Amino acid sequence: MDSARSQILWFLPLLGAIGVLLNSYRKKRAHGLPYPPGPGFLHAVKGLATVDSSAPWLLFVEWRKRYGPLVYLDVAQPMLIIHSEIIARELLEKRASKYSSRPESPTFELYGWGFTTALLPYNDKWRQHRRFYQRGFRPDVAIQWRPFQLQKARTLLLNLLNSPEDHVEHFATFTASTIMAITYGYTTAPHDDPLLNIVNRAIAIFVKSTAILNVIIFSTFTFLESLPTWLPGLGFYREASVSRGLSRKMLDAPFDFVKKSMGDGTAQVSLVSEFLAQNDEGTGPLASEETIKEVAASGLSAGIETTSSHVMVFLMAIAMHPSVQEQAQAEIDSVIGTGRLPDFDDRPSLPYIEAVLRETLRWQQASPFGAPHTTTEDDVYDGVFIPKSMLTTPLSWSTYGTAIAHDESKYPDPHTFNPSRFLTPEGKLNDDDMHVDFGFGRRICPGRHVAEASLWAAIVSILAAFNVRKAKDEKGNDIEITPAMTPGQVVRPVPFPCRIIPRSAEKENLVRMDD
Ligand code: HEM
Repeated sequence: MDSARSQILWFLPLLGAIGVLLNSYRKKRAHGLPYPPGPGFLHAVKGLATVDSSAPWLLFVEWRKRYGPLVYLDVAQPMLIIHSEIIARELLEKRASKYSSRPESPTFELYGWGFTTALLPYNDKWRQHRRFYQRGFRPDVAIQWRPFQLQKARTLLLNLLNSPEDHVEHFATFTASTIMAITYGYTTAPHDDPLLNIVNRAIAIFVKSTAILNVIIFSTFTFLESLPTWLPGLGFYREASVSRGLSRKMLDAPFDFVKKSMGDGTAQVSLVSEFLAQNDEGTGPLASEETIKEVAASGLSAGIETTSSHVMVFLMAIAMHPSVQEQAQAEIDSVIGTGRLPDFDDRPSLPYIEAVLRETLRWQQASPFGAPHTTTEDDVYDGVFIPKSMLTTPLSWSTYGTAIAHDESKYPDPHTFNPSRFLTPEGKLNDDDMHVDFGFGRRICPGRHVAEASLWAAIVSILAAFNVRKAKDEKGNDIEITPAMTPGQVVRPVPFPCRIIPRSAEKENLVRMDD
């Protein structure tokens, strides 16, 4: 983000000239209809150049207050920020045939990530990827991954019992080991796993390279690519070469593990082993090995950070709200008793736990900017002109309660963690399943059923076995937690101190017995 900012500052005068030219060109193309309201070019560039990188969405929220729920931003690559669920559904879902592509930034190829589903334009390759997810992750098929999810959740409990202070690492291990098991049938080592190290390093560079400002800047000012790398601000090319090597390894190494284990008869059932078997038997859609590698690595990279971020959000929420914890534990104890740990068969009988899961998805998002879609045709909405190739992004989070998941009219007192907002007065779940957290229309997250099940397994297991409390200072007073998220495109809670204590000796035994 900082390097993106230094680049934009350096090129500011040039951008000004280009922007003025492009603006006047576009105005002539608007067929007499106005563009949606928004800041002018120079105002927008100045805003982006000086944005608070720890909370860049605050700038968009400021613009929303001034311009309304659809904000048009014209920094050469036109962008529409959607602050309303109704408008997001109208455009991204009902008019999905026009709004389902992605920005085609040279940054992605440059960093070796051009293969990944989330960044593919709306084309045949993307459709092929989505068919594979449909085969592996649709609700009736995703059930087969539950034993992995439950097993990893139980390992998480044991890790929390043994070293509660390392909970951030344990949550990362939980999500990564679950997805590695589902995708490749691979069991990760407790520490320093060689395959996971490759994946984590590749993702870390990728997340940095696709920060929203980088995407806007490099997809707009493509000439930046052809400038010499010794110019100030262009050192990112060296990083790009490292990234390309890592992403290639991420595609090949876990896939080779599956092929080898299939060859010697030790393979576990997994997404990749099933796709390869279907290829051999001719029972599934035939795909090249490269496509299977791409689908597998795309799911992995999209699912690890987002899921573990939400487990951290859950922990932060219950550490701050003991009454939520008590109500959730009372439900678990009354439904399943205290002599065993919960499993997926209990899920339909635990509505309050389901409400805690939904509130966790709503309260703080892993991806407050959502993921940008681009238009493939001109469109007109509510009297304004929306041109082809416009970047549209549904903003899901804001401090002022104006964005989608914090819309005060739908979620009163939106910054309070209150699972009961998802329950009817009779204690039944209402029909708001918080799927907005997983995006919209044809690009909606294909891993959402897997993600929800992993989160459910972690949440219910932690609540059944542990009390989570605020940490104490040296005088024995509670250390208050102020919710804060890290900067970036995929965000997570800033680490906070807390205590994770077994609820009883009986619970501790249950966790150890499961080992
Ligand atoms: C709590 C966890 C997760 C959250 C909050 C989340 C959220 C999202 C969001 C917001 C999008 C963009 C949707 C759009 O463009 O409208 C997305 C896309 C995607 N997600 Fe997830 N996700 C999660 C977990 C997962 C998991 C576990 C997987 C796979 C195992 C996965 C795979 C993907 C893929 C492949 C895409 C790209 C879809 C496309 O562009 O067509 N995600 N996710």
